[in-house]
Amino acid sequence: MLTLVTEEISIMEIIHVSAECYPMAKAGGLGDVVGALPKYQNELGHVAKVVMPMYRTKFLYQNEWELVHEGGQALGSEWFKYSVIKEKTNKLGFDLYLVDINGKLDRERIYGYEDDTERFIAFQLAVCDWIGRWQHRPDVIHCHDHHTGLIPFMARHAYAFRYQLGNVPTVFTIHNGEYQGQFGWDKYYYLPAYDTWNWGLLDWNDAINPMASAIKCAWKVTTVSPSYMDELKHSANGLQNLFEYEKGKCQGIINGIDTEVWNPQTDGFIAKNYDTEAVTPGKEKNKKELAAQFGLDPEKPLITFIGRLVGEKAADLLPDAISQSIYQYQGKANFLILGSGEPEIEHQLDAMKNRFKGYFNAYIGYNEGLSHLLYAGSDFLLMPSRVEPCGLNQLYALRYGTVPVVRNIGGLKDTVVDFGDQGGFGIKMEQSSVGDIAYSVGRAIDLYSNKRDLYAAMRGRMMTIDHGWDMSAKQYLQVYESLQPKQ
Ligand SMILES: Nc1ncnc2c1ncn2[C@@H]1O[C@H](COP(=O)(O)OP(=O)(O)O[C@H]2O[C@H](CO)[C@@H](O)[C@H](O)[C@H]2O)[C@@H](O)[C@H]1O
Repeated sequence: MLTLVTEEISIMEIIHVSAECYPMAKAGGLGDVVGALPKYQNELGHVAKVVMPMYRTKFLYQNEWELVHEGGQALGSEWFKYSVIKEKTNKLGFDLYLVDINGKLDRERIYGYEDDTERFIAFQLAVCDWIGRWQHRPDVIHCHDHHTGLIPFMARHAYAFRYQLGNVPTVFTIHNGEYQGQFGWDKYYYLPAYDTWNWGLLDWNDAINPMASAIKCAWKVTTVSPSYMDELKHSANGLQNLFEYEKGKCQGIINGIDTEVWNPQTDGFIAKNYDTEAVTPGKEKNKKELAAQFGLDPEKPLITFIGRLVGEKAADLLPDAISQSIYQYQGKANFLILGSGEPEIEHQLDAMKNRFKGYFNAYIGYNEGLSHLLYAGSDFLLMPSRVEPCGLNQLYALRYGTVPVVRNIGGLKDTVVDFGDQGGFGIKMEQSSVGDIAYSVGRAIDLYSNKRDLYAAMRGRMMTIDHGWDMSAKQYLQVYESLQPKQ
């Protein structure tokens, strides 16, 4: 055990296990969180590290690595070799370890392959084997989302790991309960041997469900906002009863944002840097840049959407809601979308580009730099999500002086106050519906065109709200501390 007891704090060693970590690999908010939280935990005096798969991304080739371990594991009847490499310079503010497994993890993309189940089981086997061979034990293994959801079970119950890892506390954080990684029992042989009477710890509805297993087996379960934690007891893609049953070990901790990466004063991706004093000219310049790139009118309010084009984000409602808003408000606002996802939604948005030339445009794809420019150059950011565990976009929007237009749900409920309420700074809608979105667009246009003073005051206020990681990083540390053996 590496725990060193100083006068004030007992230093903990935390190993985060995740499929994503910015800037090595990011598909969404999970990458942002795992790329930031460990840095802040280190700043608080602890030793936080990240281990993730070695995809073939730009970051891999642009940095220097050293080999720290080589090993092997059985995945069913297949024996695979793995190696673990570590980034040499600690440039991210934490040690980043990558697990390489030839034929499984050596791919360009993170997800979306037919053999994702096998890929991530192999990754989890390698991680357990590697950590189990350390000279000491970490104080916590912190797993993120279903790709790492079998680790709490494996650590405690697999013959191969339980003697080394059975007493190491595991924390499981749910960034998105919709995706659970379930697969059929016909693939049971990929898992390491365990006492078969424990099969129920893997099962949910006659399938092996990594997310359900993690909720059952992790020592503590967290999700990324208190409201989402409550909602999961009623709506969790089939796991509601499990959340109700396990509520005693569940806790909601709101995400923070990396204020070094997301800072309009220093952001290298945007056309002009600005602070609260220079917000109006700063945002105008960034909006002009966007308007020029996308053929829009910089005089009109710019309403944008950034994110995965999936039902959970209510992206399927965007084509109708935007068309209706353009007609209903006689083209008084411009719309811009950055996202990728379901082909049908991508296709519809693409088709709208010509129909609403000068009023609407879309960039279908993933573009990190452009997302920063959108946060900086937009006046409003739309998030009509059906489900939103925390949401980071609205927090970035606030920091860049962009008014969030959000559904009153999950983390959006916890972080945005409607401008109609005392001290408010956003626009909230109750339902994910075309009507609610169009109505909220109307409120946004009215605020922008007729309530300029209020709009300016809101902007100043929201940019100074502290959504940094300090508070939340401390809450996670309290969780870990509560799991340590009593001295
Ligand atoms: N096409 C694109 N181009 C560039 N950047 C893009 C992009 N599409 C998305 N992004 C970026 O990806 C991130 C999305 O983060 P969110 O937290 O809003 O959603 P996500 O659903 O991925 O995360 C899940 O996990 C996070 C983290 O816990 C929770 O906040 C959230 O509610 C939950 O659904 C932001 O940084 C955004 O800018």
